[in-house]
Amino acid sequence: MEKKVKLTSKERSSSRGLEMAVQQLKALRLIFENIHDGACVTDAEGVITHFNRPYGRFLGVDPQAQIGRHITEVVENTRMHIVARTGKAEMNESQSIKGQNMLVQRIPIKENGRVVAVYGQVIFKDVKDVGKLAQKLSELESRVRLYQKELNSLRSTRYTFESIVGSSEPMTRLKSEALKAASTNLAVLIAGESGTGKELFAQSIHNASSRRDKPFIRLNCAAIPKDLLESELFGYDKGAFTGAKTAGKPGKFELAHTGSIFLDEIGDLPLEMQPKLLRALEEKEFERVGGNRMISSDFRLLAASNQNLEEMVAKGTFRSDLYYRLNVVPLHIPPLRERGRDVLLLADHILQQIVDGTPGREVTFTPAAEELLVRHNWPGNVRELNNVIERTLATCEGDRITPADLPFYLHRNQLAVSPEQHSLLKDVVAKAEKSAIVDALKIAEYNKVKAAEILGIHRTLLYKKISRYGISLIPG
Ligand SMILES: Nc1ncnc2c1ncn2[C@@H]1O[C@H](COP(=O)(O)OP(=O)(O)OP(=O)(O)O)[C@@H](O)[C@H]1O
Repeated sequence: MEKKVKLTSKERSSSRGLEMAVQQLKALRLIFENIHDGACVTDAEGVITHFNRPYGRFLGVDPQAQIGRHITEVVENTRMHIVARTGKAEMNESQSIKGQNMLVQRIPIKENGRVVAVYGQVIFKDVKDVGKLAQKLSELESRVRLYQKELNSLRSTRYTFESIVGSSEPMTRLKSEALKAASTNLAVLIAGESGTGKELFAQSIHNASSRRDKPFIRLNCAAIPKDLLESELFGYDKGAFTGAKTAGKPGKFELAHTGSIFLDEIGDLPLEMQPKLLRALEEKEFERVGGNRMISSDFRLLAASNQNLEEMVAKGTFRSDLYYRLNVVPLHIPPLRERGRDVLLLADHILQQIVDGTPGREVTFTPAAEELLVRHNWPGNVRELNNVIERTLATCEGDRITPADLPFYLHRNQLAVSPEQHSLLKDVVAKAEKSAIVDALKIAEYNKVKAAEILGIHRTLLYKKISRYGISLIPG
């Protein structure tokens, strides 16, 4: 029979102490093995005394087999043995191990002021996270690139020189001048009546230039309220004014960086804005509204106007210095009535565009209808022609468009002047224009937005013309 050993109280307490020490040692070992990071301990000479499994896994070595080896034989670029000598901890240092930059801590363990061991920890987790972050970042970067590309294509343009229909002499000459301008970085000023294709030319120049893959930013100076124009052009910083978005907003010049900016209806730019614009054009630098840093932007300037800027300069309503800055390459787009049979080319082109997609439908104009189109004075130019054909097709059932299918006002507003009567041209045009506006207003039941649509002109231009001709808005 086994005899029970009776322990004295002193023996009992030291056995409990031993048990606790064993438990603590076990816990320490578990912690050491289970921390995610690589950890090792060396003695004061740099000889490995502990080496955990994660570190072994990372280095591809058996952790137990490393014990007893010098740290320099196991870990490249190590400084554990140096820390053992200096006694100075090295925290959050970077160390290249297996081609990766790891974050390491080297902590000297001292007893009575003497280094007895060095604890080293290599942080993989963070490095892994950094790796993941780097991967995420590059994914995000490629997504940003994609969005940027899509944004550019949305912002940018549909038209190229191939889209410009016209083989009349003035149009052929103009296209070749514009093509030449596209190969330079010079400012272009496109003049022409409303609807003549100024934006079409601006887009085509951009698309034929070396900036074609970059943004094409458009701003209609007439469509933006005066007090918002500056922030539209130059952007604003947070808190610039009540209602400003907290984050601020880039302006058109900033968005046009590396691309082109198209300032449409530049003649409507308020006089007080003109020096600011001139400065931005000269210096290619500006400040956002409410901002305090200069922003530089590499943009190419394209501007357009349906007003006679030279006359405006003479009257003092447009600054001459700005005019010369804009007018480096002047392009003048002739009105449709001066393009002869281009009207028919355009009419056919528009017709095909609309009919295209309606299987089996082939529509043509009768010679009499063609004659009417050629003889009309087209105050709204190509945009008006577009609208006329759209409206005609919507109501015409057959495949032949006859004069009867064309809007009534086309029969009345015919340009009956010979080249010799050139001095009278202005008057005739004005008369015809006024009458076309009156007719359009009647058709639109005095709705100005609709009337502008019928005429193919912007409503701001219609308002101006209504007031210029003193047209009554009361049905008579
Ligand atoms: N030569 C052309 N060939 C084909 N389409 C044209 C031509 N000229 C103009 N257009 C078309 O006519 C419409 C008006 O052109 P655009 O907007 O470029 O004129 P605009 O002179 O800029 O007008 P606005 O002065 O009112 O701003 C557009 O739909 C454009 O595609």
